[in-house]
Amino acid sequence: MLTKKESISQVIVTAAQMREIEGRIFAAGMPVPALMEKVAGLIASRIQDFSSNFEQGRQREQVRILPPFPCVGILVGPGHNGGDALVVARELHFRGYAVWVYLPFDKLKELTSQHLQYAQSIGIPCYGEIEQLPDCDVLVDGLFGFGLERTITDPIASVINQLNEWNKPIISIDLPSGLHTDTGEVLGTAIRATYTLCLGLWKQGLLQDQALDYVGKAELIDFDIPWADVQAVLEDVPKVKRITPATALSTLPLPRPPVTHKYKEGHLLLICGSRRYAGGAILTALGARGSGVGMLSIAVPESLKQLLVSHLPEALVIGCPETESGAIAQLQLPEKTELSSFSAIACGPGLTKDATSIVEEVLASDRPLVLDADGLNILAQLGTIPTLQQRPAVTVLTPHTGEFQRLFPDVADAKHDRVKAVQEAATQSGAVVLLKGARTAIANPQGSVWINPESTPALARGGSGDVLTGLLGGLLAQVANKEIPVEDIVATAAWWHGQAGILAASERTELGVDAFTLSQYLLKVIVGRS
Ligand SMILES: NC(=O)C1=CN([C@@H]2O[C@H](COP(=O)(O)OP(=O)(O)OC[C@H]3O[C@@H](n4cnc5c(N)ncnc54)[C@H](O)[C@@H]3O)[C@@H](O)[C@H]2O)[C@H](O)CC1
Ligand SMILES: [K+]
Repeated sequence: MLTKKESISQVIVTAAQMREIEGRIFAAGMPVPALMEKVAGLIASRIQDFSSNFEQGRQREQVRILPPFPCVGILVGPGHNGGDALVVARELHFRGYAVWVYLPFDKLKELTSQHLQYAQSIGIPCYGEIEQLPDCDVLVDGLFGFGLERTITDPIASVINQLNEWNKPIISIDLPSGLHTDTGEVLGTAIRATYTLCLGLWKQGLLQDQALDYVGKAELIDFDIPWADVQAVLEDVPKVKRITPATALSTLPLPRPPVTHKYKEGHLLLICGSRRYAGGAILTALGARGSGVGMLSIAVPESLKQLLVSHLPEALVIGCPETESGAIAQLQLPEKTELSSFSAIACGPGLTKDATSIVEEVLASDRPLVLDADGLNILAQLGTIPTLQQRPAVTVLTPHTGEFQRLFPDVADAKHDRVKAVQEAATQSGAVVLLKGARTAIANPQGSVWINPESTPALARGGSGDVLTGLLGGLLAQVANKEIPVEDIVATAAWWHGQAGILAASERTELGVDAFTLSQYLLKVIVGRS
């Protein structure tokens, strides 16, 4: 059972859903000004933490140092994001900070206007021109929150660009002003935040790849939204959720039952590699080894067999007849073994496009199937995505953006809104689709989505996807007979892979995470945590 805090940290909402949830709180009797006061008080306290934590953080994260009582410039917009910012200004003022307000709008919402009046009455200086703002140590961005609906134009657009050029730490309230709350698109221009303090529930746009250059380090400010209101609003819609350590760890096949045997702990068949791409087969197999799968069989072209055996002595390596180009020509399984003997199949890395008949064969099998890399390219070429619906077992597709576009040319541009794109692809194909990226997104055919909220650019490296395919195949094989939704297992694999990259990068820098090293960090992620 997840605690309420954990459940809240999983939820991802759109602007419309947040407004509806907020509406229920107000309708139940919470006064709007009281909620703003509560939320902004929490933001002010967090900013106060930062002025000491920035210093500690310097060795750890190389963040810019702030003095204990920094001079704070507060950017105030016309709506309630601006209202929050004015309450923050007032609170910091009373806590001894030097505070200046920049407010470039004449027309303000009523509550925001009242807070402005009071801020001025207690002597907080307010300016309408950015040039009037004194040299501050940090800026707090309360220009726009989830109410931004249209493109930002001049003069505000130029001001935002100018503020970004100042290169000062910026703390954005709720989301960096200028980002679309749902898609994370930049509407004209946007604040490049150092920190984003997201209010109440995670906004979907903050977890979209295109927003990441603007979001900085993001954290949730929990202001005690009643769980019943969240459930009431999200009940009937496909859920978009953040993968958290608690959910990922809870789906791991641990602890094992005391009495078991290797086949009970999953038998994975990997089909991968070619003479040209031998390394891909090794890396996929190392990913599978990292999953802890009970039994691993690896089908490769005959000429790769000895290589694979020397790297993975525990695996059963099946050497298959090969084409002239060195691709697998035919799956030659050991006697009395059929594809249906395996708990799951993972197929694709390093195959080359000459292995078309192999992909057709595994698609025709009745086993849970992961298709990646050339497996996906062949599937796109075959044009048989519609037949995935008829497979008696689950199919998991793991494309990066390029493969995604080849597979699903009719689906709305994956660069514009990755969440919507992955949802459409899964619904259209009947497969579970994992769209790789900085924020990998996984959808099931019913439209539910998991997003992996943490990753590292260290993983942008040849072979790291192969490790994921093996890991995922191994997990799938282990839970094949358990009642765990497949998309949950796929999410766990994405999280585990991402965490291994983060851990490896923290010890070896982002340049030190080659795919082999990555596979060696998988175990370290879960030791002591599960
Ligand atoms: N979620 C909650 O429960 C709470 C949210 N709070 C804060 O309120 C904002 C949302 O406030 P809202 O007033 O609805 O919207 P904004 O502040 O984002 O701004 C809307 C404001 O801006 C005008 N506008 C929109 N687009 C543009 C544009 N391109 N150029 C100029 N002006 C534009 C629009 O007309 C409106 O007037 C949320 O993010 C939180 O920060 C509460 O304080 C606490 C509870
Ligand atoms: K903001």
